[in-house]
Amino acid sequence: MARERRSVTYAVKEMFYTLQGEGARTGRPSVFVRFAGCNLWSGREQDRATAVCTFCDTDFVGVDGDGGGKFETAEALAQAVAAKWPGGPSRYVVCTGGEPLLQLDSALIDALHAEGFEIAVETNGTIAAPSGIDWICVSPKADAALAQRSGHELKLVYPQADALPERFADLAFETFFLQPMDSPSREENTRAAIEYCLAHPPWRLCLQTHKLLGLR
Ligand SMILES: C[S@@+](CC[C@H](N)C(=O)[O-])C[C@H]1O[C@@H](n2cnc3c(N)ncnc32)[C@H](O)[C@@H]1O
Ligand SMILES: Nc1nc2[nH]cc(C(=O)O)c2c(=O)[nH]1
Ligand code: SF4
Ligand SMILES: [Mg+2]
Repeated sequence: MARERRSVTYAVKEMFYTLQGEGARTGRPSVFVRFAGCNLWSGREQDRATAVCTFCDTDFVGVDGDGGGKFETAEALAQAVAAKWPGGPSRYVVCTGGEPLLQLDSALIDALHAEGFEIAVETNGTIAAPSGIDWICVSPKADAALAQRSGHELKLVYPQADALPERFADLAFETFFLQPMDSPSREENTRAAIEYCLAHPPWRLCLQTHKLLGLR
């Protein structure tokens, strides 16, 4: 008897085409896939204060966003990503969330590559990345152990009381960014990040340019 294939359902909050707003690849045309769910916060406001990650700027609950839904196969999700691309080369997909590494598996990596996409991930670093991802951005959270300790860019939201940049400076990343925490104190946080970078190269400032420009 043929072995039954495990059915994987990918839960996607939303999917959209825009410019990467953050990090070393700022400005790059990208399809964003925002996976539903995170291991560091339920996404419910009433749980925020007691969550491991308390400053999240994103709604990742459910699959009801623009372009969101449940996808029964990796191929179906990869086709939906491809349908967002305007045509032409340099196909690029950014998997984010929520926490994308709860769902991004080798079947989906293969299916996205088969559609011609270079694959980036925005992760909190608590889950080791599967092989085959082309661009890894880790954004560590103060109270969460770091499993993914290498990659292309490390992007620390700043300031976090128990996550001083020094704690991460020796990890194996190509570029180290401080991203000012978006909150009512964003301006103050930005000034503090500038001061830190000026005093501690190689740390660099990373702004959330999509917010400044009114992009998604
Ligand atoms: C919403 S998270 C999703 C990916 C993953 N869960 C993570 O935390 O990296 C995307 C990026 O936004 C950053 N971020 C979340 N809330 C933020 C805030 N209030 N200010 C600045 N950056 C924030 C995260 O640190 C991460 O780099
Ligand atoms: N334009 C744009 N750039 C981004 N870079 C990282 C994002 C994220 O939420 O992971 C994001 C996002 O939501 N929009
Ligand atoms: S780990 Fe990422 S998605 Fe999860 S709550 Fe924190 S910033 Fe939001
Ligand atoms: Mg965002």
